[in-house]
Parts: sequence; C-alpha cells; structure tokens
Amino acid sequence: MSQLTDDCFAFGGKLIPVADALARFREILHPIVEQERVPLGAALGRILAQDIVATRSVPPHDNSAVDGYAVYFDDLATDADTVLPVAATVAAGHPLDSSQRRGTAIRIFTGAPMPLGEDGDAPDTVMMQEDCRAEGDRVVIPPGIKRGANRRFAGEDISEGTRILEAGIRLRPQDIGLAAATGLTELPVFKPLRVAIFSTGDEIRDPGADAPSGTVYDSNRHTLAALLRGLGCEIADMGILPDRLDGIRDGLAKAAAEADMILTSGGVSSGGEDHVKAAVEAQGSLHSWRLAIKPGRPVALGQVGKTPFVGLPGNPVAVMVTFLRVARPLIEQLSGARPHAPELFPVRAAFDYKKKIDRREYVRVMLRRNGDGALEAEKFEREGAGVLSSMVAADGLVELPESCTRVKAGDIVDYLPFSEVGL
Ligand SMILES: Nc1nc2c(c(=O)[nH]1)N[C@H]1C(S)=C(S)[C@@H](COP(=O)(O)OP(=O)(O)OC[C@H]3O[C@@H](n4cnc5c(N)ncnc54)[C@H](O)[C@@H]3O)O[C@H]1N2
Ligand code: MOO
Repeated sequence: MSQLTDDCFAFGGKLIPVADALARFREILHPIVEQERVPLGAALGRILAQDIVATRSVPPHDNSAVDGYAVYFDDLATDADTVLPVAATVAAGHPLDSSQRRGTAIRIFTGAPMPLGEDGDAPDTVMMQEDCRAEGDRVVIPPGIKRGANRRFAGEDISEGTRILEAGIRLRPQDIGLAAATGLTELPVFKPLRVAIFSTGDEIRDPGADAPSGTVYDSNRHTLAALLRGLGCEIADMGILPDRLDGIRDGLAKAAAEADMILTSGGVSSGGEDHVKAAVEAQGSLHSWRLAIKPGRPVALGQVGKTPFVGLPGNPVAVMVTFLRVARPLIEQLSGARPHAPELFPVRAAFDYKKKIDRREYVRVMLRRNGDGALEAEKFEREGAGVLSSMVAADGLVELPESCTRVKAGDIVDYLPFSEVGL
C-alpha cells in the first residue's frame, strides 16, 4: 500500500494558490487500489480499471430500422409505382434461410437481419410499411425512396476490435449498457478507496449524544461520509477526537494503519487548540496548509507515514467547498479515476461583490431565469462559512478566480452546478 514517495516540500506561512498546491500534491499520489471483477449489476459508479475492447460488432448483422419491405433499390421505378411480389417474411431473431431474389420484396420487421441475396447481390433498401400498400401477396411501392434507406449496417454502432470504454471512467448506466451490448457479463473495476474520517474539537458531539451548553453536533463527519459514499469510497469512521495532541496523534496513526487516505475536519487553523497540523508533522509531513481559497483557507495536505492526509477546516461550508475543489480530485486520483475537471458554465451574476486579489473565492448561488429567460446567479444573502443551510438553499457555486477583485451585477461569471459534482 505504498502511495506517497518520501519527497516532501515545506511551505512557509504564505497562502498557496489552490492549483499549485493540488498540482504538487498530485505529483506524488498514485492510484493505490487493487482491481476486481464485478457483474454488470454491481458496476454502477465503480471506476473502470482497464480499457474495454469490443469482441463483437453491434449490431452484429445488417438489419432493418423499420417494419416494412426489403427491396432492391434498382428494381424500383423512379417516377411511378412499382408492384413486387412478397416472397417471404423475416422477423427479428429469425434470419431467412433462403436468399432474396431480384424483382421481389421481403416482408421485414424492425431489427430483423437484412435478407442475403444470390451471389452477394443483396437487397439494399427497406420501405416503411406506412409508405406502401399491401395487395394480397404483392406490395405497391411509390417512387421517391433513397437508396439504402432504413437499413442499418453491421458494426455501425460498435465495430469489433474498437475500444468502447476507457480505463478510469466512473461507470454510468450507458457504459454498462454498452458493455452488455458486446456480450460482457462483468467488468474490471478498482476496489473502493478506504478513507478514514474523523472530526476534531472539544465542542463537537455526535447527534444523539448529550450536548451540554457550549457544544455543537457533528455535521461535518456526516457530510463527509455522504460525499465519500457518493464517490464510491469505503469509510473507516474514527469518530470525534478531542483537542489534544496525543489523542489526535494516536487517532492519525490508527487511521493510517486502517485506511488508504485520511480526511479530517477542524483543528487546522493557527489557534492554540488546533493540534491536527502538529500531530501530522509529528509522524509524517505537511506539504501545505494555507491555501488561497475562501471559504477554507486552512486546508492541510500532507501524509501520515505514507498515507495521504487531507485536513479540511472546521467550518461546515468550508468543509464542503474544500472537499469539492481540493479533496475530491485527490480522492478520484487515488481511486484510479482519470483526471476530470468538473465543467463550469458561464452565467450572468445578479449580485455585486468585492473580493481580495490573489485568492480564489466560492460564492453560494441560486440559479434563476430573468425576464428574458437568461440564467442568472443570485447570491445567497449570508456569507458565513458556518451557514450550512446556505448549501441546502444554493444550486451551486460561482468561482471567482484569483485575479478578480469585484463582480458587478450583469458580469458573466463561472458557475459550478452542484449536479456537476454529484450533489
Ligand atoms: N486567528 C485566526 N483564526 C481563524 C483563522 C485564521 O486564519 N486565523 N481561520 C478561520 C477560518 S477561515 C476557519 S475555516 C477556521 C478553521 O479552523 P479549524 O479548522 O481549526 O476549525 P475549528 O476551529 O476546529 O472549527 C471552526 C468552526 O467549525 C465548527 N466545527 C468544527 N468541526 C465541526 C463539525 N465536525 N461539525 C460541525 N461544526 C464543526 C467549530 O465549532 C467552529 O465553529 O478558523 C478560523 N479562525
Ligand atoms: O475556511 Mo474559513 O471557512 O474560510 O472561513
């Protein structure tokens, strides 16, 4: 389970741009999970471990796209009706055992294999039944069809030998369907990444426990567990650790032994009771801990022994934002997923906002249509990093880049819908 090299780099007290911190941390991370094969029914959301090459073409044979009549285009008059005898019927799943002859039509149904012709001279066109008139055992075909109409070619969807799925994708319903179409019954996937999580803070209590004055319920661990489950991770839940250096150190050591990665919240700012940083440094190394991101400046990236460690801040909104923009790409990488940056969409800001230069900010917004039908981002009114209800009300985040210092209503801004990141 070796996942980090020992080369580490110390950062001073200045704020590190998010992209730099991520890029440097990513360089020393490798996918650490093993592979297994799972049946298609258990593959949804798993990360594909190997490229998949089609061993059969889809469709496997030329076939009809409609219910109608297979004909030779050259048999049809271009300016008058053509009357052809109907020589046979072919249904899906039941190929004809005889060949079609010129000057005949064959009744054919959607998906049925195109009849073969004599000496390779096969029918090339299918007339839709609504366009023809059946008269006993003959069919009357009007002019105007195009050569090759309504005929589907073998392999026009997938041709045997082509790569249909790329290693590193998170399997979606359509990926699983495509694998099934080529006859596969199972897929090679990476085993789930096991992530240890804990919360820190003397004031934090588990929901359900006594919560005397001065305490708050632990929302972060539950948010994080759900976010991790959404990424297909297994969770080693280490509970809540009090603000004591020795306890956090022991907790980290246990987490490093049990999991592929450690994710915590709280205890990473510079306060006297924030021991997480010191505990990580005592048994590993801290690569960076002050990112130029709001909310969430105190994010710690490091390793405990060789186990990657991500320490998110305590404030519940900061937890979510830094998870999405910092922890998530690292988790994807460790899980074997190929890099995939979520798409940001241009929308019009319906708010004014001032910000400091040189840090990246995320503004919680609701998406609305204005009078012209254009999409606008409306800012959630309260900004605190502890206002978790804002994340419930919002539809997504507006990302303001480091260089931006203000937003005026009407400006086009980059919008990250929660749906892009599985929320
Ligand atoms: N002098 C400074 N003070 C603070 C700074 C700073 O740079 N200098 N940064 C502020 C920012 S920004 C944040 S965010 C917090 C981060 O501090 P910590 O990561 O050490 O987090 P805590 O102090 O433990 O908690 C902050 C806040 O969040 C609540 N919390 C913590 N854990 C949970 C949980 N599991 N569930 C629900 N709520 C939780 C905690 O009660 C605090 O209210 O530091 C600022 N201060
Ligand atoms: O991380 Mo803090 O939440 O920026 O306020």
